[in-house]
Amino acid sequence: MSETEALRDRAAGLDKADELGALRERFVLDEVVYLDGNSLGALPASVPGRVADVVGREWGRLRIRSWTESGWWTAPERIGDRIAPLVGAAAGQIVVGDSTSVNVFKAVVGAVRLSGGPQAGRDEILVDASTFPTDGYIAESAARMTGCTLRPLAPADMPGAAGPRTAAALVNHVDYRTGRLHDLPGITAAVRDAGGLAVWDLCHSAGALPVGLDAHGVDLAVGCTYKYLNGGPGSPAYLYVAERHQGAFDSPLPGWNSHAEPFGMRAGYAPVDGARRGRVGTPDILSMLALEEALTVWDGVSVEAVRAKSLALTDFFLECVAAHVPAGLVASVTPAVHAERGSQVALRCDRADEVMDELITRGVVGDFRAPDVLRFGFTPLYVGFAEVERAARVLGEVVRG
Ligand SMILES: Cc1ncc(COP(=O)(O)O)c(C=O)c1O
Ligand SMILES: Nc1c(O)cccc1C(=O)C[C@H](N)C(=O)O
Repeated sequence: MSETEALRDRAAGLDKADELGALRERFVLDEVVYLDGNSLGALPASVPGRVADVVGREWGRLRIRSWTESGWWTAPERIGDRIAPLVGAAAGQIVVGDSTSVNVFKAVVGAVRLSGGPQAGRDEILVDASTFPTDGYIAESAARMTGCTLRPLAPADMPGAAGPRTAAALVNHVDYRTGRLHDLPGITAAVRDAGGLAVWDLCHSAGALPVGLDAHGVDLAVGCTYKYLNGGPGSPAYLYVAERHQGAFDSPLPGWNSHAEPFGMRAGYAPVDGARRGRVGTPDILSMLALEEALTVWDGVSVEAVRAKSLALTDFFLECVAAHVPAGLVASVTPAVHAERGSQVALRCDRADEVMDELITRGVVGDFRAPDVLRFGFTPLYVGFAEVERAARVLGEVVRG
């Protein structure tokens, strides 16, 4: 049996034994190998019907009554509670709405205020030096607005750097480019021991691996819902404020939706208690309810099983790449160690942009990240092992030219 046949055989066996394999039916997919769910998750099959109902009946016929009768007004916290178990949070701490960027702003400014800020000698915000750009841009602006300075650092250096001047640390749980999983428990504990607050961006981990927000004492967190949570293009993000901070959380965007009595229409602001304090203005109902429906694909699914399959998929991909791609043509920048790997594999490659274009033409969809990275995301809810083998085989054909 050739090496390729042996890998195909292994893939077939792994697919057969896959306890999550049947979940693929819950999505709209085709023969394309879709390895870009870490940028835009696939469409859950029940979403179009739900969106049609929201538009046709709730908006079309019930109109304004839907704010109460269809549960529109309470959707941000209701859907937050639906996301909570996926990131290890008890109910009442997550609110859905706005973009990740806006929630990074709320979380970082909120964290500096909770720390006491420059008046208490806490005038530094640590930021992950390889952060997704929007987090860095927003943190820089938040630092200027709060009288802090921004200190970019490798996440691994944060525990040693956190000290009496640390107001907050903003860290990506999984690096968007390399797929490296950072040490959330260790960094959170070190920042908190130093008296600062740990703010995590979960965009590339929520829905792919256990996060354990409550168990690890995270202070604040944000994340998007259009990747592994499959909420759809531009679906609203979320904000986690640990219960112990909610009473003192002072949002820098105190819109009327976070007022204790929003329909009192008062001139003075009085914040509501709980997760709702993270709300700003009118929620984006169509996207939000599409997300709520998308989250039903998680019914009966454990995040631990998802993590186990994710590691098996990425391990198998690396093995297939080693077999199918001639040595030296690609190099993985994703950690080999499981404890340091998210749910993607990033391969450095010459002319990576052209290689990715050709892969897409041949039915294998990943993405290119400048300057030289081929990125492949593995969503355990719908990616199978035979697809992984095919992706690596096609990659080998493309890079051989
Ligand atoms: C780590 C991370 N943070 C933030 C964002 C984006 O933020 P927004 O949802 O505001 O576009 C992304 C992806 O787009 C991301 O990967
Ligand atoms: N949010 C995106 C968008 O609006 C357009 C294209 C891509 C995205 C992404 O999510 C990119 C993604 N966060 C990344 O890790 O590169």
